[in-house]
Amino acid sequence: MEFKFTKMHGLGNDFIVVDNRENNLEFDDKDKIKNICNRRFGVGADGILEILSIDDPDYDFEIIIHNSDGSEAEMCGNGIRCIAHYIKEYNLTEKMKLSLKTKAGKIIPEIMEYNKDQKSAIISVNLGKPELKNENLAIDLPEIKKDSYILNQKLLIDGREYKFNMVSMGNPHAVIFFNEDIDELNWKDIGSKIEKNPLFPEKTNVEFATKINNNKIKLNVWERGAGATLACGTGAAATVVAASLNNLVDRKALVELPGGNLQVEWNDDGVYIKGESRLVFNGIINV
Ligand SMILES: N[C@@H](CCC[C@H](N)C(=O)O)C(=O)O
Repeated sequence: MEFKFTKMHGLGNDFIVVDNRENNLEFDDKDKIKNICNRRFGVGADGILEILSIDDPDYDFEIIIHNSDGSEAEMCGNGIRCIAHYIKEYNLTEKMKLSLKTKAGKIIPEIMEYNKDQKSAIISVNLGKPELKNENLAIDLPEIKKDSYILNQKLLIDGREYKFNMVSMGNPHAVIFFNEDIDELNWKDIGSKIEKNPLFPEKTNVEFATKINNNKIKLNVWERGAGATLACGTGAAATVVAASLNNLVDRKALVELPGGNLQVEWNDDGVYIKGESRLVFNGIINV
């Protein structure tokens, strides 16, 4: 198949955005997705985002999210920021606040700033309310009731015990807090082992976080289906939720990721992330 795409990123978390409203391109072949996302043999990206039309007055568009390993994700915070920027850039609608259907439900991004010349935008996204249930966890701990928080559960990897906090932002996150410098940890190796641990039958994203102060967290993310990325929107949101429930930070905090900073605020409406998205280039690929 041959198709047009736009390469975009949110703090270095990069995506191939495809307007699939009319083309009916099929992204159901995992190997094809892996090849397109491969950084040497393909375009290179953490994932592919499809924009689809939807016949429902509640939504403007439907979004399908593919990880670079070919798996499908329910949600992607930075991806949604890129999608909102793309929709503005190519005038798919006049609206500055959008209603998008994802596998995780309705997501509402808002274009706060837009600079066509710089190919840049600041997008805020309400990711909805976090879920702190244990439905995705393959354990039945007597001390945890079905609807209770999954905070500070224990996991043993290579002889070291890790306390993780399970937070769903539509997709699963195991958030771990450290006192030491997270860059000094062998976090990519630990992350890939936790991602595939049988405790998480649907696999999980893994957050390595450390508190800088009451309003700032440093974060590295090992993403399910994509590996180490430069930023993760839902990961940053899940981390602020877990950190504030553990009384580490306030509900409004800056998350410092390898690719840049994301502002996160958890209020009664849901968890908001706000940061820059960039359009990098347009291309045509033949796969
Ligand atoms: N980078 C994303 C999350 C993408 C999906 C994730 N890998 C998963 O499988 O859940 C973000 O910005 O949220």
